Amino acid sequence: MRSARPQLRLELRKDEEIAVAPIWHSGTKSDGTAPQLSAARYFSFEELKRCSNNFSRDNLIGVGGFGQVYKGYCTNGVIVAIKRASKESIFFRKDFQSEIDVLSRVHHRNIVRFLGFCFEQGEQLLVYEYISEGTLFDTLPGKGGVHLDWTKRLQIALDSARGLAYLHELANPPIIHGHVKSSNILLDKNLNAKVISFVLSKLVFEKDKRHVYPQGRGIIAQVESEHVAGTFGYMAPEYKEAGLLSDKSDVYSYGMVMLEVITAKRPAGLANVVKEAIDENDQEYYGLRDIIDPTIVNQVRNVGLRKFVQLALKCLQDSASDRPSMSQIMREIDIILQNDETTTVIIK
Ligand SMILES: Nc1ncnc2c1ncn2[C@@H]1O[C@H](COP(=O)(O)OP(=O)(O)OP(=O)(O)O)[C@@H](O)[C@H]1O
Repeated sequence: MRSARPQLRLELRKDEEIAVAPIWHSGTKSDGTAPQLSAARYFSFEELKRCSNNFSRDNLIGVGGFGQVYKGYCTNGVIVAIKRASKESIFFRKDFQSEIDVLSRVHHRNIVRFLGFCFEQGEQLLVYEYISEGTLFDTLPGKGGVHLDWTKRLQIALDSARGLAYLHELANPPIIHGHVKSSNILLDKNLNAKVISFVLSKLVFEKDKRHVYPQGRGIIAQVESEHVAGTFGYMAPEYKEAGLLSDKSDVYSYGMVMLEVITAKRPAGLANVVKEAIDENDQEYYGLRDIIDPTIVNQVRNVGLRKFVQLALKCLQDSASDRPSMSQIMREIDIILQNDETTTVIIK
Protein backbone atom coordinates (compact mmCIF):
# COMPACT_ATOMS: atom_id res chain seq x y z
CA MET A 1 0.00 0.00 0.00
CA ARG A 2 1.32 3.49 -0.83
CA SER A 3 2.08 5.57 2.19
CA ALA A 4 0.26 8.84 2.74
CA ARG A 5 2.07 11.87 1.38
CA PRO A 6 2.87 14.50 3.98
CA GLN A 7 1.42 17.91 3.38
CA LEU A 8 3.88 20.73 3.72
CA ARG A 9 2.99 23.70 5.81
CA LEU A 10 4.85 26.94 5.32
CA GLU A 11 5.07 29.09 8.40
CA LEU A 12 6.41 32.60 8.32
CA ARG A 13 7.38 33.68 11.77
CA LYS A 14 7.90 37.14 13.18
CA ASP A 15 11.66 36.90 12.88
CA GLU A 16 11.34 36.08 9.18
CA GLU A 17 12.44 32.54 9.79
CA ILE A 18 10.88 30.10 7.40
CA ALA A 19 10.13 26.58 8.53
CA VAL A 20 8.54 23.92 6.44
CA ALA A 21 7.00 21.24 8.58
CA PRO A 22 5.30 18.18 7.19
CA ILE A 23 2.07 17.07 8.77
CA TRP A 24 2.49 13.48 9.77
CA HIS A 25 -0.24 11.00 9.13
CA SER A 26 -0.83 8.00 11.29
CA GLY A 27 0.73 4.93 9.80
CA THR A 28 -0.73 2.19 7.72
CA LYS A 29 0.77 -0.39 10.01
CA SER A 30 -1.65 -2.26 12.18
CA ASP A 31 -0.15 -0.94 15.42
CA GLY A 32 -0.67 2.59 14.14
CA THR A 33 2.65 3.77 15.56
CA ALA A 34 4.61 4.36 12.40
CA PRO A 35 4.32 7.70 10.72
CA GLN A 36 4.53 7.65 6.94
CA LEU A 37 6.60 10.01 4.88
CA SER A 38 6.83 9.67 1.14
CA ALA A 39 10.57 10.16 0.73
CA ALA A 40 11.58 7.73 3.46
CA ARG A 41 10.46 4.18 3.83
CA TYR A 42 9.34 2.58 7.03
CA PHE A 43 11.28 -0.60 7.82
CA SER A 44 9.86 -3.00 10.35
CA PHE A 45 12.15 -4.06 13.19
CA GLU A 46 11.79 -7.69 12.08
CA GLU A 47 12.94 -6.80 8.58
CA LEU A 48 16.04 -4.96 9.83
CA LYS A 49 16.79 -7.77 12.24
CA ARG A 50 16.60 -10.26 9.39
CA CYS A 51 18.75 -8.32 6.97
CA SER A 52 21.47 -7.68 9.57
CA ASN A 53 21.50 -11.33 10.64
CA ASN A 54 19.98 -10.42 13.99
CA PHE A 55 22.38 -7.49 14.42
CA SER A 56 25.24 -9.93 14.52
CA ARG A 57 28.81 -9.00 15.33
CA ASP A 58 29.82 -10.01 11.81
CA ASN A 59 27.54 -7.33 10.43
CA LEU A 60 28.77 -4.62 12.78
CA ILE A 61 30.62 -2.00 10.71
CA GLY A 62 31.05 0.80 13.17
CA VAL A 63 30.14 2.42 16.44
CA GLY A 64 29.39 6.13 16.71
CA GLY A 65 27.85 8.62 19.10
CA PHE A 66 24.39 7.52 17.99
CA GLY A 67 24.96 3.84 18.56
CA GLN A 68 25.97 0.87 16.47
CA VAL A 69 26.04 0.64 12.70
CA TYR A 70 25.30 -2.67 10.95
CA LYS A 71 25.56 -3.79 7.36
CA GLY A 72 22.28 -5.19 6.11
CA TYR A 73 21.29 -7.17 3.02
CA CYS A 74 17.74 -6.44 1.92
CA THR A 75 15.73 -9.06 0.08
CA ASN A 76 15.70 -6.86 -3.04
CA GLY A 77 19.50 -7.04 -3.14
CA VAL A 78 20.14 -3.53 -1.82
CA ILE A 79 22.90 -3.28 0.78
CA VAL A 80 22.18 -0.85 3.58
CA ALA A 81 23.82 0.62 6.67
CA ILE A 82 21.56 0.43 9.71
CA LYS A 83 22.18 2.80 12.60
CA ARG A 84 20.68 1.45 15.79
CA ALA A 85 20.44 4.05 18.54
CA SER A 86 21.75 3.02 21.87
CA LYS A 87 19.33 3.99 24.62
CA GLU A 88 22.09 5.53 26.69
CA SER A 89 23.05 7.84 23.85
CA ILE A 90 22.09 11.50 24.12
CA PHE A 91 21.01 11.03 20.54
CA PHE A 92 18.17 8.74 21.57
CA ARG A 93 15.49 11.26 20.91
CA LYS A 94 12.01 12.18 21.78
CA ASP A 95 11.90 14.26 18.63
CA PHE A 96 13.01 11.39 16.40
CA GLN A 97 10.01 12.00 14.16
CA SER A 98 10.85 15.59 13.30
CA GLU A 99 14.44 14.64 12.62
CA ILE A 100 13.38 11.93 10.19
CA ASP A 101 11.28 14.52 8.50
CA VAL A 102 14.34 16.71 7.91
CA LEU A 103 16.50 13.80 6.89
CA SER A 104 14.07 12.63 4.29
CA ARG A 105 14.25 15.99 2.55
CA VAL A 106 18.01 15.97 2.19
CA HIS A 107 18.98 14.88 -1.30
CA HIS A 108 22.44 15.48 -2.60
CA ARG A 109 24.96 13.24 -4.29
CA ASN A 110 27.60 14.11 -1.70
CA ILE A 111 25.41 13.29 1.26
CA VAL A 112 24.80 9.66 2.14
CA ARG A 113 21.30 8.79 1.03
CA PHE A 114 18.76 8.26 3.78
CA LEU A 115 16.52 5.33 2.90
CA GLY A 116 14.25 4.93 5.86
CA PHE A 117 13.71 4.40 9.53
CA CYS A 118 12.12 2.28 12.19
CA PHE A 119 10.85 2.97 15.65
CA GLU A 120 9.25 0.05 17.22
CA GLN A 121 9.72 -1.99 20.37
CA GLY A 122 11.53 0.91 22.03
CA GLU A 123 14.12 0.99 19.26
CA GLN A 124 15.15 3.85 16.98
CA LEU A 125 16.86 2.90 13.75
CA LEU A 126 17.93 4.80 10.66
CA VAL A 127 18.65 3.14 7.34
CA TYR A 128 21.12 4.55 4.79
CA GLU A 129 22.65 3.46 1.53
CA TYR A 130 25.78 1.42 2.26
CA ILE A 131 29.00 3.10 1.14
CA SER A 132 31.59 0.48 0.40
CA GLU A 133 35.08 1.97 0.61
CA GLY A 134 35.12 3.19 4.19
CA THR A 135 36.02 6.52 5.70
CA LEU A 136 38.45 9.15 4.48
CA PHE A 137 40.10 8.90 7.92
CA ASP A 138 40.96 5.24 7.36
CA THR A 139 41.80 5.61 3.67
CA LEU A 140 44.27 8.50 3.93
CA PRO A 141 46.99 6.50 5.68
CA GLY A 142 46.54 3.81 3.03
CA LYS A 143 44.51 1.32 5.06
CA GLY A 144 42.68 -1.13 2.81
CA GLY A 145 45.20 -0.67 -0.01
CA VAL A 146 43.48 2.32 -1.67
CA HIS A 147 45.92 5.02 -2.69
CA LEU A 148 44.51 8.51 -2.99
CA ASP A 149 46.62 10.65 -5.29
CA TRP A 150 46.67 14.44 -5.02
CA THR A 151 44.04 15.02 -7.71
CA LYS A 152 41.73 12.48 -6.11
CA ARG A 153 42.21 14.19 -2.77
CA LEU A 154 41.24 17.51 -4.29
CA GLN A 155 38.14 15.88 -5.75
CA ILE A 156 37.25 14.38 -2.38
CA ALA A 157 37.72 17.77 -0.72
CA LEU A 158 35.49 19.33 -3.37
CA ASP A 159 32.80 16.65 -3.01
CA SER A 160 32.72 17.08 0.76
CA ALA A 161 32.56 20.87 0.43
CA ARG A 162 29.65 20.50 -1.99
CA GLY A 163 27.77 18.29 0.43
CA LEU A 164 28.31 20.70 3.31
CA ALA A 165 27.44 23.77 1.20
CA TYR A 166 24.20 22.04 0.33
CA LEU A 167 23.38 21.46 4.01
CA HIS A 168 24.18 25.07 4.91
CA GLU A 169 22.74 26.91 1.98
CA LEU A 170 20.18 24.80 0.16
CA ALA A 171 18.65 22.39 2.63
CA ASN A 172 15.38 23.53 4.15
CA PRO A 173 15.69 24.13 7.04
CA PRO A 174 19.43 24.82 6.85
CA ILE A 175 21.46 22.22 8.65
CA ILE A 176 24.63 22.56 10.66
CA HIS A 177 26.49 19.29 10.45
CA GLY A 178 28.09 19.77 13.86
CA HIS A 179 30.50 16.90 13.53
CA VAL A 180 32.60 17.37 10.42
CA LYS A 181 35.65 15.12 10.48
CA SER A 182 37.43 12.76 8.12
CA SER A 183 35.71 9.74 9.67
CA ASN A 184 32.37 11.27 8.72
CA ILE A 185 33.32 11.34 5.06
CA LEU A 186 32.76 8.05 3.30
CA LEU A 187 34.12 6.98 -0.07
CA ASP A 188 32.09 4.99 -2.56
CA LYS A 189 33.46 2.48 -5.07
CA ASN A 190 34.43 5.32 -7.45
CA LEU A 191 36.02 7.20 -4.56
CA ASN A 192 33.36 9.88 -4.58
CA ALA A 193 32.98 11.42 -1.14
CA LYS A 194 29.73 11.38 0.79
CA VAL A 195 29.17 13.12 4.08
CA ILE A 196 27.51 11.17 6.90
CA SER A 197 26.40 11.65 10.45
CA PHE A 198 24.88 15.10 10.56
CA VAL A 199 21.64 13.57 11.71
CA LEU A 200 20.55 13.93 15.29
CA SER A 201 23.57 16.00 15.97
CA LYS A 202 22.59 19.61 15.89
CA LEU A 203 19.79 20.48 13.56
CA VAL A 204 19.15 24.17 13.81
CA PHE A 205 15.44 23.97 14.15
CA GLU A 206 15.47 22.10 17.45
CA LYS A 207 12.99 23.67 19.80
CA ASP A 208 15.11 23.43 22.91
CA LYS A 209 17.94 25.41 21.41
CA ARG A 210 18.02 29.10 20.65
CA HIS A 211 18.47 29.60 16.98
CA VAL A 212 18.65 32.39 14.52
CA TYR A 213 19.69 32.53 10.95
CA PRO A 214 19.55 36.11 9.87
CA GLN A 215 19.82 36.70 6.17
CA GLY A 216 23.34 36.88 4.88
CA ARG A 217 24.89 36.08 8.24
CA GLY A 218 24.73 32.35 8.13
CA ILE A 219 23.17 30.03 10.64
CA ILE A 220 23.93 29.69 14.28
CA ALA A 221 22.72 27.56 17.17
CA GLN A 222 23.41 27.60 20.87
CA VAL A 223 23.99 24.19 22.34
CA GLU A 224 23.64 23.61 26.06
CA SER A 225 27.00 22.92 27.64
CA GLU A 226 26.08 19.32 28.51
CA HIS A 227 25.39 18.65 24.83
CA VAL A 228 28.66 20.05 23.58
CA ALA A 229 30.36 17.01 22.14
CA GLY A 230 32.87 16.58 19.42
CA THR A 231 36.15 15.10 18.41
CA PHE A 232 39.33 16.62 19.71
CA GLY A 233 41.16 18.61 17.09
CA TYR A 234 38.10 19.39 14.94
CA MET A 235 36.05 21.57 17.29
CA ALA A 236 35.92 25.29 16.57
CA PRO A 237 37.00 27.41 19.55
CA GLU A 238 33.59 29.12 19.92
CA TYR A 239 31.87 25.74 20.03
CA LYS A 240 34.30 24.24 22.51
CA GLU A 241 34.18 27.27 24.76
CA ALA A 242 30.63 28.60 24.46
CA GLY A 243 28.57 25.89 22.75
CA LEU A 244 28.15 28.11 19.70
CA LEU A 245 27.58 26.01 16.66
CA SER A 246 27.22 27.48 13.21
CA ASP A 247 27.91 26.96 9.55
CA LYS A 248 31.27 28.56 10.38
CA SER A 249 32.06 26.01 13.08
CA ASP A 250 31.56 23.37 10.39
CA VAL A 251 33.94 25.39 8.21
CA TYR A 252 36.57 25.26 10.98
CA SER A 253 36.29 21.47 11.23
CA TYR A 254 36.40 21.21 7.46
CA GLY A 255 39.66 23.23 7.42
CA MET A 256 41.12 20.58 9.65
CA VAL A 257 40.02 17.88 7.20
CA MET A 258 41.81 19.84 4.45
CA LEU A 259 45.06 19.68 6.41
CA GLU A 260 44.56 15.95 6.93
CA VAL A 261 44.03 15.53 3.20
CA ILE A 262 47.41 17.02 2.47
CA THR A 263 49.42 15.55 5.33
CA ALA A 264 47.57 12.31 6.18
CA LYS A 265 48.30 13.27 9.80
CA ARG A 266 45.84 13.30 12.68
CA PRO A 267 44.31 16.70 13.47
CA ALA A 268 45.46 17.34 17.04
CA GLY A 269 48.04 20.13 16.90
CA LEU A 270 48.28 19.90 13.11
CA ALA A 271 47.29 23.51 12.38
CA ASN A 272 50.19 24.84 14.49
CA VAL A 273 52.67 22.43 12.95
CA VAL A 274 51.65 23.62 9.47
CA LYS A 275 51.64 27.31 10.39
CA GLU A 276 55.11 27.08 11.92
CA ALA A 277 56.54 25.25 8.93
CA ILE A 278 55.25 27.60 6.24
CA ASP A 279 58.03 29.26 4.29
CA GLU A 280 56.82 31.88 1.83
CA ASN A 281 60.14 31.72 -0.02
CA ASP A 282 59.87 28.05 -0.78
CA GLN A 283 58.27 28.25 -4.23
CA GLU A 284 57.93 24.53 -4.55
CA TYR A 285 56.65 23.20 -1.25
CA TYR A 286 55.72 26.31 0.72
CA GLY A 287 57.95 24.99 3.51
CA LEU A 288 55.85 21.87 3.94
CA ARG A 289 58.03 19.27 2.22
CA ASP A 290 58.45 17.24 5.42
CA ILE A 291 54.83 17.48 6.48
CA ILE A 292 53.09 16.58 3.24
CA ASP A 293 52.06 12.94 2.99
CA PRO A 294 55.14 11.32 1.38
CA THR A 295 52.92 9.33 -0.98
CA ILE A 296 51.80 12.53 -2.75
CA VAL A 297 54.79 14.76 -2.27
CA ASN A 298 55.86 14.38 -5.90
CA GLN A 299 52.37 15.12 -7.18
CA VAL A 300 51.46 18.36 -5.45
CA ARG A 301 51.81 21.42 -7.67
CA ASN A 302 53.33 24.50 -6.08
CA VAL A 303 50.56 27.03 -6.73
CA GLY A 304 47.77 24.57 -5.98
CA LEU A 305 49.46 23.41 -2.79
CA ARG A 306 49.95 26.97 -1.57
CA LYS A 307 46.37 27.96 -2.34
CA PHE A 308 44.96 24.83 -0.75
CA VAL A 309 46.93 25.33 2.47
CA GLN A 310 46.06 29.04 2.60
CA LEU A 311 42.39 28.18 2.18
CA ALA A 312 42.59 25.59 4.98
CA LEU A 313 44.16 28.17 7.28
CA LYS A 314 41.41 30.68 6.45
CA CYS A 315 38.89 28.06 7.55
CA LEU A 316 40.84 27.61 10.78
CA GLN A 317 40.80 31.24 11.84
CA ASP A 318 39.78 31.86 15.43
CA SER A 319 37.12 34.37 14.52
CA ALA A 320 34.16 32.62 12.91
CA SER A 321 33.25 35.65 10.82
CA ASP A 322 36.68 35.65 9.17
CA ARG A 323 36.18 32.14 7.84
CA PRO A 324 34.88 31.66 4.29
CA SER A 325 31.52 30.07 3.59
CA MET A 326 31.29 26.51 2.34
CA SER A 327 30.26 27.68 -1.13
CA GLN A 328 33.29 30.00 -1.34
CA ILE A 329 35.49 27.10 -0.32
CA MET A 330 33.83 24.93 -2.94
CA ARG A 331 34.56 27.48 -5.68
CA GLU A 332 38.17 27.91 -4.62
CA ILE A 333 38.87 24.18 -4.55
CA ASP A 334 37.21 23.85 -7.94
CA ILE A 335 39.66 26.41 -9.35
CA ILE A 336 42.64 24.69 -7.71
CA LEU A 337 41.47 21.40 -9.18
CA GLN A 338 40.98 22.81 -12.66
CA ASN A 339 44.44 24.42 -12.62
CA ASP A 340 45.93 21.22 -11.27
CA GLU A 341 44.40 19.20 -14.08
CA THR A 342 45.63 21.68 -16.70
CA THR A 343 49.16 21.52 -15.30
CA THR A 344 49.03 17.73 -15.23
CA VAL A 345 48.06 17.62 -18.90
CA ILE A 346 50.88 20.02 -19.86
CA ILE A 347 53.45 18.00 -17.89
CA LYS A 348 52.29 14.76 -19.50
N1 LIG B 1 26.18 4.59 5.19
C1 LIG B 1 27.26 3.95 5.64
N2 LIG B 1 27.89 3.06 4.84
C2 LIG B 1 28.99 2.40 5.28
N3 LIG B 1 29.52 2.54 6.51
C3 LIG B 1 28.93 3.41 7.34
C4 LIG B 1 27.77 4.14 6.98
N4 LIG B 1 27.41 4.93 8.01
C5 LIG B 1 28.29 4.69 8.98
N5 LIG B 1 29.22 3.78 8.61
C6 LIG B 1 30.34 3.26 9.41
O1 LIG B 1 30.01 3.29 10.77
C7 LIG B 1 30.92 4.12 11.50
C8 LIG B 1 30.17 4.84 12.59
O2 LIG B 1 29.26 5.74 11.97
P1 LIG B 1 28.51 6.87 12.75
O3 LIG B 1 28.04 7.84 11.75
O4 LIG B 1 27.49 6.32 13.66
O5 LIG B 1 29.58 7.33 13.72
P2 LIG B 1 30.60 8.46 13.95
O6 LIG B 1 30.63 9.32 12.77
O7 LIG B 1 31.86 7.86 14.41
O8 LIG B 1 29.99 9.10 15.18
P3 LIG B 1 29.14 10.34 15.46
O9 LIG B 1 27.74 9.87 15.47
O10 LIG B 1 29.67 10.65 16.81
O11 LIG B 1 29.46 11.35 14.41
C9 LIG B 1 31.53 5.03 10.43
O12 LIG B 1 32.79 5.48 10.82
C10 LIG B 1 31.58 4.11 9.23
O13 LIG B 1 32.72 3.29 9.32
